[in-house]
Amino acid sequence: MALVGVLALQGSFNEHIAALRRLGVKGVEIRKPAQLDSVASLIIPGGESTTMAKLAEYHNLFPALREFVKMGKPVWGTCAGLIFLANKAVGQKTGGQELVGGLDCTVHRNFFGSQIQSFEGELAVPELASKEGGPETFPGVFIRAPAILEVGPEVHVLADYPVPSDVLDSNSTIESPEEKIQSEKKVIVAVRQGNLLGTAFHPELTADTRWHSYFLKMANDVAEGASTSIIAVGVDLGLNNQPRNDLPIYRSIEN
Ligand SMILES: NC(=O)CC[C@H](N)C(=O)O
Repeated sequence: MALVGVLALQGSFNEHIAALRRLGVKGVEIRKPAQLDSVASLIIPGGESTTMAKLAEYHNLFPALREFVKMGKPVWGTCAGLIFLANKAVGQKTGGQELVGGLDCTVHRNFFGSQIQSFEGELAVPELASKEGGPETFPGVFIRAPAILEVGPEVHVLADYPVPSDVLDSNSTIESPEEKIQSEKKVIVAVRQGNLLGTAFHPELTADTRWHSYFLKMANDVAEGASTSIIAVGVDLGLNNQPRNDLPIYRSIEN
């Protein structure tokens, strides 16, 4: 059975591993380039992208991560992980940071503001609901969250979100491409481009495992081509599984 890697340098990698476990799938912690050879797909978690990039650089992970993406292996970036996957990031710290790239989009690193402007919002998720069942909305946990400002033609938008008014006000002096976004008053918060998935929020901090099962199915489709399966036989990826809350969950869908 093919394994799912979770980049474990910093941030919410344990929570992703716990979410995978609730679906009956083992997540493998990845800290070194050679470990990527043992996994068929990868989750890059949220955290702090500058710190994560420094650690990735220290461990010489960037070339191997880029190769992993280039080989067409499924990769899902959440929050800081989304920033890693983007071809371009704005609002970076002085000197910028290295990116893995591959996802044809521009992200704003802290679009929704500082840590205290973190929030929860219900997202309309038509594609997720049609593939995974369950409610038409998903509880988005946005922690000092990025947003996607522009996407290329190959990128499929899976969710957007209205820009909160305080964010609109505080961004009022910045030029394009934000200006364009302000007139639309919505930003993109979830995308898919081939085998790359990006979410600006943190699904691993909720009890709703549909983004994880969506990603596992993406990974499984690729693995099937290579005649190896990620999903354990008999494991149902639907919402019927009772979540095992073996790590604290920020917010459960039941309450
Ligand atoms: N929760 C998160 O991953 C926040 C990401 C943060 N905006 C960064 O630049 O890294």
